[in-house]
Amino acid sequence: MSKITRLKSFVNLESSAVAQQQNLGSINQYVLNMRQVKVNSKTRKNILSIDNFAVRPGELVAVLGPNGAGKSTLLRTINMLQPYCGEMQLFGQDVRNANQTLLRRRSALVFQETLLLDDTVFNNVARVLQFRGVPKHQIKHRVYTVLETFGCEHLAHRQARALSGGEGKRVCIACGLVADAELLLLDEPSASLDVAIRPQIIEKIRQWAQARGAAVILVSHNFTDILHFADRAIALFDGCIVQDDKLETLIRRPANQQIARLVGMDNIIKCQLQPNKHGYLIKLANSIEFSYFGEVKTPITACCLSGDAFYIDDASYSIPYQSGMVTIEGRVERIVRGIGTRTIRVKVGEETLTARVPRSDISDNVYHNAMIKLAFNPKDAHFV
Ligand SMILES: Nc1ncnc2c1ncn2[C@@H]1O[C@H](COP(=O)(O)OP(=O)(O)OP(=O)(O)O)[C@@H](O)[C@H]1O
Repeated sequence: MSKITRLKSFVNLESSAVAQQQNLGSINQYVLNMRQVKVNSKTRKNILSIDNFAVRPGELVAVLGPNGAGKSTLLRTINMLQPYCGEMQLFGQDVRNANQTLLRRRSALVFQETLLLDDTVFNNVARVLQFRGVPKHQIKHRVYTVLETFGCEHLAHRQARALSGGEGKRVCIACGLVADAELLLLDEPSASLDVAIRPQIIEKIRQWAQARGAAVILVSHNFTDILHFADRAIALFDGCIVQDDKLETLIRRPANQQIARLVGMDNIIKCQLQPNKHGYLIKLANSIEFSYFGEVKTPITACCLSGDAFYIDDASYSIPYQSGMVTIEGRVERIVRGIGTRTIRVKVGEETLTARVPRSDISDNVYHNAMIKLAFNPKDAHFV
C-alpha cells in the first residue's frame, strides 16, 4: 500500500454530505460492531477471527496481545484498509453498503510507523482538515491548538522528513486527532517517545478524546500506558479475542495463563485442588496448602497471586488480622527498589514468590538471605 493511500485513511477528498451522515450516526448505540469477522491471506487463514466486538461512543478500549497476535490487522480492518469476511458496522452502518470514504472520515488511524508527507509539519496537519472540507479560517487555529497540545508547535515550519523519531510520532498523533474523529484507532502511539514525555502524551490523548466524546481503540505493548488510559481491555491471541473485560478484571482475573503472563501477573504457581467440605483444598507446587471457599471454574492448573496481595510480617509492620490468612516462611533472594515500593523475591520451597509492598511496610529486618514471613488472603488468589 502506498504512503499516500495510507494517509488517505484519515484524510479524504469528499466533503459533501458529512453533516448528514454524522446526524444519522448520532443515534447509534455503537460506533463499531463486528460479528464473525475474519481476515485471511493467500498464505494464511484466520489472521483475524473476531466473533463479536462492539465499541460504544466514548469508550476507551485497550488491545493487548503478543507480537503477531493481529492487533494492527484489527485496526486496519476497522479502518477499511484490509479485506475481510463477516459483518462490520461503523456508526450504525454496514460498511459494505455505505460510502466508505464518508465513514472513514469519521474515524482516524494513527499508524505504528511514522507516515508523513514530504512537506512542513503545519501543512501535514492542515491537509487533514483541508481534505475534510474544514473552512479555511478555522484551519490555522485548529492546527496550532493540536500542535501545542502535543508539544510540537515549535516544529510547525520544519520539514517532516527532518524530524526525529519521537517528534515525527507526535506530529502523527496531531494529524490523527486534529479532525476530531468519533473513533480513534491508535497503534502504539507512544512507541519511540521518551519516557519523560510518554505519560503526558497518553494523558493528553485521553483528555482530547474524552472532551470530544470520541471512542478510542489503543494498541500498546506498554502496560503503564494502558493502565493510565483504558477502562476496558481486550486480549488478542492468534487473531482471536480471548478476554474482553474491564481493565481491572483482566489484570486481577485473567482468563488463562497466557493472559496472566501478558498482564505481568507476578506469581503464576502450578497447583492442584481437592474439593472438601466447605470449598477446596489448594495445593501449590511449593508445598503451600490453603482452603479456598470461593467458586473455581475447573479444570485449573495454576494459582495467580498479584505481588500486592502479600503482606510482610516484619518488626516494623505486622500483618493485619484477617480470618483465613495464609502465612508462609521463605528466604529473601532479592530486593528491587522502586518509587515508594519494594519488590521482594522470596524463595519458598522450589518456587520464588514475588511480593510488592509499600516501602514503609518493611524495615532493615528484610535483607538478602533473611528468613521472613509473608501472608496473603486466599480471597486474592485467582485460578486459571
Ligand atoms: N497479508 C498477510 N499475509 C500473511 N500473513 C500476514 C499478513 N498480514 C499480517 N500477517 C501476519 O498476521 C499476524 C498478525 O500481524 P499483525 O501485524 O496484525 O500483528 P500485531 O499483533 O500487530 O503484532 P506486533 O505486536 O508485532 O505489531 C502476523 O503473524 C503477520 O505476519
